[in-house]
Amino acid sequence: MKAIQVGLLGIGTVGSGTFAVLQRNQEEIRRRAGRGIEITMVADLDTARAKALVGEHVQVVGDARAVIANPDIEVVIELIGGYGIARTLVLEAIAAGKHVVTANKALLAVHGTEIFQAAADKGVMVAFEAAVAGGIPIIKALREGLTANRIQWIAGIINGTTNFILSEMRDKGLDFDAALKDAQRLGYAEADPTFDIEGVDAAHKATLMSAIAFGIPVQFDKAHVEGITQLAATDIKYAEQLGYRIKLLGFTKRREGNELTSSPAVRGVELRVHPTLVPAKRLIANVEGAMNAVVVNGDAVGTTLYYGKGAGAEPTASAVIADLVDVARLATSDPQHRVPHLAFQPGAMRDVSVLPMDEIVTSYYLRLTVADEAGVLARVATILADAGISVDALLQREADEVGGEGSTQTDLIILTHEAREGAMNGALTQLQALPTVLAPIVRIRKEELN
Ligand SMILES: NC(=O)c1ccc[n+]([C@@H]2O[C@H](COP(=O)([O-])OP(=O)(O)OC[C@H]3O[C@@H](n4cnc5c(N)ncnc54)[C@H](O)[C@@H]3O)[C@@H](O)[C@H]2O)c1
Ligand SMILES: N[C@@H](CCO)C(=O)O
Ligand code: NA
Repeated sequence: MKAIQVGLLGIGTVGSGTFAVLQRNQEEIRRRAGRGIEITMVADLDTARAKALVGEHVQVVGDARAVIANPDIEVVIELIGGYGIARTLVLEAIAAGKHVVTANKALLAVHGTEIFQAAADKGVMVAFEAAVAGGIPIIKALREGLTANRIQWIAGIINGTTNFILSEMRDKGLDFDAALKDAQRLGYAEADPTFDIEGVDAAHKATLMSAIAFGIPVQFDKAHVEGITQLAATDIKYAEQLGYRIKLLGFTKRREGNELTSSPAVRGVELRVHPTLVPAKRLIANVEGAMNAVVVNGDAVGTTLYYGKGAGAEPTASAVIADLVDVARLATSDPQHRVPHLAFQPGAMRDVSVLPMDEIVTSYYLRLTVADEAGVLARVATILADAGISVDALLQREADEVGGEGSTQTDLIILTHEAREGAMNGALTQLQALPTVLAPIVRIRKEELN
């Protein structure tokens, strides 16, 4: 069978990794795919750099549309990134009848519904393994390996940059900015690194996993997004003393009524990214550096864990090329026989909404800086009890650890059992209003991940 011709849009970190791995392993890949896979045309704004990377046998152009217009190109790899020109080019490639492989989670989390619909109408594939957890085949696992299951929840360390920063800060005592610069130098960070540190990139990926796991449309606009910029070293330390690690988790969960919710009939999906306390004994709590890990809980299989490199040139290329092999194998197949883009047949998707944050149910870590005087603890306990929130553990750090000798402040660290976020918000407002609470209360959510 004739080699499949591929056009590459954007030869930066991931693009150059893809080109290199495809060249290096071409024979092995051909044996698997049943036909050769050749990048015959590359578009990049920096044509000189692109030419230096690919050599003289590959056509290099500055205009990506020239690739889409080439009738010999059957597959377009989009590795430009962002929601702007990438969206236009992907839609134009689909309209031209090309299959698309992309690592662009931002694009799919926001415009996935439009893009997958366009692809279905045209009978082409849009493959995106590289978009979630880079080289880890998590899309494959969710869409194919776990199809027997009702998936209950997914929790993932799905941003290498922030996990790298948290690890460097804890292990090497590096400051935030130095750790971020290293992550950028190593090619992990997004073009706009605020997407990493503010949790947006993880939310893009969690949105895609949520859609695939539950058969719902992508709903990035409803995701709760919190990054690591407000995280204090004090809380990392206290969490460790209580047997927990703090990780930036992407979390999504199916919810079908719960005695803690405001309505027993509540149905929906939780979709949230925030720093999270995870028991130190869980494998995922020990995922360090730029590594990613995703825990998936299915009703039949139980809890499963997927671990590996979620960023960087060749790990991400590994996923891009796996998609190319799928496309090469399936290009001539009846579109009805392919794995649906979001794992569920388009006509079988459910219009289930992402729940507002007030309705989520989780447990909490609270840190209150309080006046060191009689009765404070009792007042705090009463407010929590009145809100229906029960305390699981309590740690009090003496004044000398907080404010030095003679200090009149103390830190109260409280772990709660599960509560509805709306109830917790009400209790926090009351606690914050107490004259004996001397600083803004820190609240970090906690997941046991059983
Ligand atoms: N870097 C990673 O580890 C990683 C991992 C997973 C997914 N991703 C995703 O992969 C995509 C690419 O990321 P990257 O890190 O390789 O980015 P990058 O900035 O290194 O590369 C982008 C390339 O696109 C080129 N480009 C920009 N506009 C263009 C245009 N209009 N036409 C043609 N070329 C254009 C740039 O010149 C650059 O060479 C993004 O969607 C990113 O989110 C990256
Ligand atoms: N910026 C992303 C790249 C991989 O998607 C990360 O740090 O994980
Ligand atoms: Na992946």
